[in-house]
Amino acid sequence: MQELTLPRPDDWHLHLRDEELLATTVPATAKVFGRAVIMPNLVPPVTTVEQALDYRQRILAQRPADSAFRPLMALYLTQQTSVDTVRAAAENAEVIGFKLYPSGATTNSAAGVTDIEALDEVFAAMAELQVPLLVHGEVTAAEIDIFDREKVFIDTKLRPLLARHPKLKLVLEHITTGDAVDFVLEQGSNVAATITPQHLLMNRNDLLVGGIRPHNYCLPILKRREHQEALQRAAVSGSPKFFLGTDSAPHGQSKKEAACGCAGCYSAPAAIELYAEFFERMNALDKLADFASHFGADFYGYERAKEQIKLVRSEWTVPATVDTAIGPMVPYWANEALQWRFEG
Ligand SMILES: NC(=O)N[C@@H](CC(=O)O)C(=O)O
Ligand SMILES: [Zn+2]
Ligand SMILES: [Zn+2]
Repeated sequence: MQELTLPRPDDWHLHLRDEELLATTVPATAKVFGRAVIMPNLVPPVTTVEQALDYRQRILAQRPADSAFRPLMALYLTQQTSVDTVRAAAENAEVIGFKLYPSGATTNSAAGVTDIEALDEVFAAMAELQVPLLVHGEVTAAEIDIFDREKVFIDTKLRPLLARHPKLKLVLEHITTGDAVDFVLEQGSNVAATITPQHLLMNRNDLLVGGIRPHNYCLPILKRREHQEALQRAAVSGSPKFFLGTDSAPHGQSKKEAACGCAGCYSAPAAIELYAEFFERMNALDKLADFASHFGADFYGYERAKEQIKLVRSEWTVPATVDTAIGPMVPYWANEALQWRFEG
């Protein structure tokens, strides 16, 4: 196969950041993707519908003239989020749902949730109004090993949450373990997961063998090979519970290549090509359209894309850096080859 067409894909987990960086990040995603869920972990976080609509305008201001890219705004859940805010979110078509960050779990999560159980009224309203809850699924307790934090979160937080609110529409974001795959498969059709390119293409050896590779460092951290293989099987399985969410998360080069480097892989410059690379390696290119373009829209209740995009088989190398208004950034997969190239 030399050409691959698929319905215009959507990115169900994306960080664009704010201000001058939007001039780089918005066109990079809008070029390829039709819609994206915009993560609210700005400083300060996007906690209200009004803030989300302002942020949405700043994003749209950077959208290329010929693009119909639609940002779908997620609100940042805090300990103070009210049922009224859930109702306001339910009524606004540009707001897709709430993002739960356990406080301290990841980049800009300080304002996140410290006591999940105390928010039960809010989760009840989300379940009733079918407002999705998007979850960064890791515990933060110091005594829990970083490689176990997703599994412990599932067992001690998510299972009880869904037992209390069985109708809650929930997406476990950027899953990294076989435990997460099993959990999602055990639940009803109201529970799904996104999978990033780095968790499909890499395992923790790619982070740590032969030297520390800060550009492969993201949270939840890459896991052992067996977990990578479980994610790989899930992504190509044809199950509608698993769909594309890049978690593209730009940080300046100097913030990544540092004594205490930031977590996040900036994958947007090669996102669809990275997924195509993975599906081809799995001999499953025929499953890419469902994963990238159908299952997420179906889960969230949006129309499937009508337009097509085209990829051509033509090897290229991801650039070493991308220049931005806040300095150079090293994209994920920098200096490495990819077999498919986005053509339009
Ligand atoms: N994934 C990451 O490692 N980082 C994300 C936050 C997140 O999605 O957890 C970021 O905002 O940089
Ligand atoms: Zn996260
Ligand atoms: Zn993220």
